[in-house]
Amino acid sequence: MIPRSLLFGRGLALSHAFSNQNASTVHQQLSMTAWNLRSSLRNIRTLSLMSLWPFNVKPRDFSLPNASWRPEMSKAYEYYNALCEIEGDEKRRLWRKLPSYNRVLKYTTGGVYLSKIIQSKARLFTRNIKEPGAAFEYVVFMNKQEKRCVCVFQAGHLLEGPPGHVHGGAVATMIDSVMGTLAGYMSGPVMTANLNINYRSPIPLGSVVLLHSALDRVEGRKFFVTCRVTSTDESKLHTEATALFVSVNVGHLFGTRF
Ligand SMILES: CCCCCCCC/C=C\CCCCCCCC(=O)SCCNC(=O)CCNC(=O)[C@H](O)C(C)(C)COP(=O)(O)OP(=O)(O)OC[C@H]1O[C@@H](n2cnc3c(N)ncnc32)[C@H](O)[C@@H]1OP(=O)(O)O
Repeated sequence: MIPRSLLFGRGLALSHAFSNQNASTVHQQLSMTAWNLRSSLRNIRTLSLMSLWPFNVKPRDFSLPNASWRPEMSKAYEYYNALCEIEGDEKRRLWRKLPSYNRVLKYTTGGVYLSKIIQSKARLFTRNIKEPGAAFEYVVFMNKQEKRCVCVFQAGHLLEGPPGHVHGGAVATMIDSVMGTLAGYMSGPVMTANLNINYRSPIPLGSVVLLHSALDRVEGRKFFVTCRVTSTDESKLHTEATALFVSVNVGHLFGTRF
């Protein structure tokens, strides 16, 4: 059993910040929460170096092949995965398959544990449906040197908008997520400030498409990103988007600044 005081430094436990309180108490608690989060992360980082620390467990990667994947999805996965496995120096490898967790928190050190104590029922929008293949099946391959990534996306039956086709909001969700992943990978935590989408041709429900995202330019904290959604053979353009992501510190996410 890890002593509570060790995890939370001093003062309030993180989970207290999410109970119902009046406004001034909430503000006070959020400030304490940010301080405590920083302090907890420091403690967890120190503790994770100890061999007996039980919270180093790797979270589940939701972007590994499963039985719901259509042959087209598997083929595109295998194509990009092969690029990741090109022999040679790890640092010179252009492509990398990113793991995909059901909470962004899980990318941080001790994230599996943090995920249990911070809004434990919260789940990443795109990873919150249990039945494989029913909604968002996707995997992201990152090319850091070329500042771009490709996502292979299979749109399940729960994503219907117009009959037989994918809902525009589901397409926007994937575009935002993939562009956000790219900007976040290049810079650390970001939030979407602006997102523009042109829907050129509808995406059939159940089909597999590619999202090609690229970092266009960086101006201070501002990351300008583009995205194109195409058929897997790239002959058909489904959607085009541009977005602005602004880098933020962890305090921004908790309503206060460090
Ligand atoms: C080994 C693996 C590693 C993997 C790593 C990757 C992990 C990925 C994992 C999982 C993927 C999941 C990815 C999900 C992604 C989804 C992202 C979302 O959906 S975020 C939710 C929706 N967005 C909001 O709710 C924001 C709400 N807005 C705000 O919070 C603020 O307005 C914010 C942060 C955007 C900016 O606020 P300020 O106070 O920090 O900064 P100010 O000064 O206002 O703006 C900074 C600059 O940006 C411009 N700016 C701000 N908003 C703009 C706008 N809408 N249009 C144009 N310019 C704007 C400003 O003019 C300013 O520019 P000047 O520095 O003066 O040049």
